[in-house]
Amino acid sequence: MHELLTVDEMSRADRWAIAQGTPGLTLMENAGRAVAEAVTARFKRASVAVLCGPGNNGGDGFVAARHLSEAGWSVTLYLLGEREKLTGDAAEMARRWNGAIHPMTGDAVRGAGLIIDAIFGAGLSRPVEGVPAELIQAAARAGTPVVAVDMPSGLHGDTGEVLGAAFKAVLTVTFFRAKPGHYLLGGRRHCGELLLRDIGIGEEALGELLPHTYENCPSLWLGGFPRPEFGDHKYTRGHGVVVSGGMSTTGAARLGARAALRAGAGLVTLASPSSALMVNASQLTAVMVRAVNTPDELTAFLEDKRRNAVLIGPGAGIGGPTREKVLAILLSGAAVVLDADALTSFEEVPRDLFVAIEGYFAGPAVLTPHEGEFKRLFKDIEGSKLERARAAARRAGAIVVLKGPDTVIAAPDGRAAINTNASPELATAGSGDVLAGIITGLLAQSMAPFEAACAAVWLHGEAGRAFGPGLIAEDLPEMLPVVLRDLF
Ligand SMILES: NC(=O)C1=CN([C@@H]2O[C@H](COP(=O)(O)OP(=O)(O)OC[C@H]3O[C@@H](n4cnc5c(N)ncnc54)[C@H](O)[C@@H]3O)[C@@H](O)[C@H]2O)[C@@H](O)CC1
Ligand SMILES: [K+]
Repeated sequence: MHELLTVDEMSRADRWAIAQGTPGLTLMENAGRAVAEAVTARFKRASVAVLCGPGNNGGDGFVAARHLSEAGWSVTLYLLGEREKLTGDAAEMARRWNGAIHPMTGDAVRGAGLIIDAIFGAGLSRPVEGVPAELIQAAARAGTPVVAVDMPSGLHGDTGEVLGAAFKAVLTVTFFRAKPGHYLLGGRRHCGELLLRDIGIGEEALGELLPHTYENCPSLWLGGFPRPEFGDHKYTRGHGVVVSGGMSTTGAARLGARAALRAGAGLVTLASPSSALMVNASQLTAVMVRAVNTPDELTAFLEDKRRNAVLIGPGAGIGGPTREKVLAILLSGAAVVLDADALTSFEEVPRDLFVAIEGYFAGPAVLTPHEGEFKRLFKDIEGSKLERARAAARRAGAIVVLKGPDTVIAAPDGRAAINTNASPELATAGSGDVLAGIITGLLAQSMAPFEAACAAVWLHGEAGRAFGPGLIAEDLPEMLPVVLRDLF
């Protein structure tokens, strides 16, 4: 499992390892050596400027400097602040460094072929300014490659937010587990390649910390991923329903329906207004189409409990009729995916939606807003993308998929995953409709909703990557067989 640790959890993991008998000095030695090894493995020998801060991140820097120097590299070390103020393990590692310790000034990186950034890591507590900020600018201007120890200085480990200024690293070496800030968008832009290195903290530390943030990887959900078994028939694989918009806005629902079928639902029916029946029918083959006009007709249609997962929103239209259909679906007990117009329709009355989701008869609900839709529904929720998705999931009592290049999937119980495999090609019209359809297809197969949402986001990302340039939304469902074949 790819757990992500907050800054606080990571420092508890360090303390746990120390309490279990691994000295802090050993952890620091391992961390610094891992950085030096990563550098020698990836870069041609160059003159290195090692920038050390006043805390333990700087301590790692002293160790890396020693190992690089022993390997024959030309190393110049700069310290922010006074050597006498170093304490604990960092002070000891400074004693073990035989070279000179230069005061860190604005021209510390001039002429360097490579920079090791060990100024601030997990202990960053305020915006970066003064000499470190000047060096961040100087490195960017000169285009000198930067290797960051743990986090690029200036980046917050929990939020991926840049405080003041931050190095743009080509490589970041972090320890034990990655942090949310490495993967949230701001952070990802600054980390470059991310290397995870073991420094001697036992996996059992996780049993103490019980982290609940993850990188979205198959290990998180593969165990619950539905696979057809011998003896299955189409009804045992679930029946997805996608609510179509009117005559001129039917394409989005068809994309969702196709994706739900490709994701493995046994049957998928498009619930279409009569006026759009011909348009839909003429373009569908494996997906079925039925005339369903009003909220009451939708209720009647969903009385057949085999129709167990419903998608509404793509092309649905904004307003009262869509709201009423959403409420009808929630009363039916089917699992529901609410996307696009189904979310915006509740802009003025979000409480009505959340109350209905919490309703006695309601099945699991997955909300798939992009940033704009999110703001309409959760106006007052602020913080990092991770914090916002989590808060929204708790408020709505639903799985929230907050979409973007760093899509976050959050559950009301606090679990959250950050997705890391999205390709920029996914930013294309209809891509979100396909994602909502994949979730629907997995829910129809009774996959648990958090896992279904995570799996769908990952499959969607892989499908985009597998297709590559020139991608349009129609290609995504057709890539699913390739992606699924690789997965199994
Ligand atoms: N035992 C441990 O805790 C281990 C820690 N390790 C390293 O230690 C790091 C965390 O060490 P620390 O908790 O000492 O924190 P840092 O070394 O990241 O930074 C803390 C120091 O920086 C100062 N500071 C923070 N933000 C500042 C700003 N914007 N401007 C000026 N000064 C600022 C603080 O006052 C403090 O002196 C990790 O990132 C990792 O690199 C590793 O050595 C592994 C073992
Ligand atoms: K750093």
